[in-house]
Amino acid sequence: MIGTGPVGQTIAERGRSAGLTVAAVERELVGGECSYWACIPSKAMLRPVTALADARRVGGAREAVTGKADATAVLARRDAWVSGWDDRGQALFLKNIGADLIRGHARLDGPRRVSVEIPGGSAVSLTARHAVVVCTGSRPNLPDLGDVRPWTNREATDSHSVPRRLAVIGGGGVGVEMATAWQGLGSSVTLLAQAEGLLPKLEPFVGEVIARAYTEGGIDVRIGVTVEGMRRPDPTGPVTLSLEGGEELEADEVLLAIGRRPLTYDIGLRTVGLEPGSWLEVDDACAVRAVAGDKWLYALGDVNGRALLTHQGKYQARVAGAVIAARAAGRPVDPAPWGPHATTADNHAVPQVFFCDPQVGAVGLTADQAERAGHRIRVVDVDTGQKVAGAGLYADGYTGRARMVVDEDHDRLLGVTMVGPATEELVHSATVAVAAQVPVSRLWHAVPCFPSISEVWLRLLEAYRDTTDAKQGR
Ligand SMILES: Cc1cc2nc3c(=O)[nH]c(=O)nc-3n(C[C@H](O)[C@H](O)[C@H](O)COP(=O)(O)OP(=O)(O)OC[C@H]3O[C@@H](n4cnc5c(N)ncnc54)[C@H](O)[C@@H]3O)c2cc1C
Ligand SMILES: NC(=O)c1ccc[n+]([C@@H]2O[C@H](COP(=O)([O-])OP(=O)(O)OC[C@H]3O[C@@H](n4cnc5c(N)ncnc54)[C@H](O)[C@@H]3O)[C@@H](O)[C@H]2O)c1
Repeated sequence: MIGTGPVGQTIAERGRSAGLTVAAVERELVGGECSYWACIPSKAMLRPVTALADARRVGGAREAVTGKADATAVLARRDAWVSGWDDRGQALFLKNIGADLIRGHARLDGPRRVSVEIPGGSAVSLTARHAVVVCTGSRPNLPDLGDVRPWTNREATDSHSVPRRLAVIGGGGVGVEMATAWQGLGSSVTLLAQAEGLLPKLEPFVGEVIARAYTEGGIDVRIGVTVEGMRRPDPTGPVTLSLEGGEELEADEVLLAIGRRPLTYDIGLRTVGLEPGSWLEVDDACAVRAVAGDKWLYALGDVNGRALLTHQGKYQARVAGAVIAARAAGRPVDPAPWGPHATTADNHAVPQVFFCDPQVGAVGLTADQAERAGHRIRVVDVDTGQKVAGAGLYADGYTGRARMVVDEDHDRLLGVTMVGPATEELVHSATVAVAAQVPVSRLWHAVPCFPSISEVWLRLLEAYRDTTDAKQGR
């Protein structure tokens, strides 16, 4: 297998547990982008910032919070979470499960073959009896900007100094999370997003709530602004952004967070008839569709473009591991949806949490996506701060909202979205409801504890019942 990020490590473990021999090739750090420049360091930076913000929202605690986050201490905590960018611990994990770690750059070299360029000039050739699994992840979408040297997710998560002024371009997950983190650490942040707003893949109210909260909290949020150019004439000086309409914006650093590209441009795809640089499209067993005949090439995690999320890639690895083990043992593969050999949740129940302030959690389809997919739906919304006692107890003046999208023909949920402080731990309840296709009538029997924020579920069900009664004239 190629790439030992969280997804590669999971498939290595699954392969070993099935008794297969596993060679794991890594060209950089075992643990991948997620461990060193994405999920882990970003959350290590965000948690102290949101903890402080939470305390400030509670009378009695607020009075005890007299200072700002200690950026040096926060970044030291972040450094500890990434083990100082030292991967020996994760390499030991591979050793302990009995996988062979080969350090070098891997490329496909025809069907079932992989050649590894070892630093120092030697090479290793590998031939897979059962499967080659590509888990090479993604890289930032980064146009050539010459001397501007913008931050990518790497600098945004490994920097040891806090820029006085940070411009963030892109209102997706990286942009909104890093805006919260760096503003909390003392930067003056300007967040520039296109007309579609913040977190545009989610329900529209999410971006509106976040934009309002950010603006009130001092982040300069500019929606519908196009950056036409950037320059940094003095390599040690600030960067100037030219905005559409002629305005200029000066910042000490600029973070470019405008999406990702698959890391497939130099992995030998041509040797198996595939296009370098393309996303590796897979079926629900995670086998690469374009490879004809025997299923021997699999692609998991970011590189297949299905859902650029660690947990979803690891899910794919658990399923593909079962598929590869079955095929290796000559057992049948069961392609039935929701069975052991199909990544059905990729299509219906992908959960995600953005750990910004306020947090966002969502699973399944938005109302718009559900309608476009042809479902007959009903949408119910709840103002969490107004309707849920537990929310008010959690934070004075709690601001948040929740939505559930109900499939009217099948009495089940297609999607749930929540925004507001502390929603990150609520998302899994929604994921269980959506993935298990729990009938709405049965959800009434899943009683949320009083007075927790979970009672938002009760309010959603009541709102659904009330609109049902109104429809039926009761
Ligand atoms: C700032 C940021 C924050 C994020 N936060 C979250 C979050 O909170 N939760 C979440 O679920 N997702 C989050 N994500 C997304 C998450 O990081 C990715 O979905 C995840 O890293 C994908 O895992 P992967 O194993 O597919 O790839 P990666 O983690 O990118 O690992 C791929 C590995 O393959 C190696 N590799 C590549 N090419 C080769 C080659 N030719 N030979 C050998 N090795 C190779 C790389 O060196 C790397 O180690 C975040 C992303 C960013 C950018
Ligand atoms: N907590 C989490 O789970 C988490 C956090 C961060 C990132 N991620 C994942 O990492 C991936 C990458 O995140 P991302 O934020 O880089 O990508 P993204 O695709 O989520 O967002 C990119 C944003 O940039 C905007 N954009 C594109 N071109 C632009 C341009 N020229 N100028 C201004 N804006 C432009 C897009 O409209 C979009 O809103 C995402 O798919 C996300 O799932 C997950």
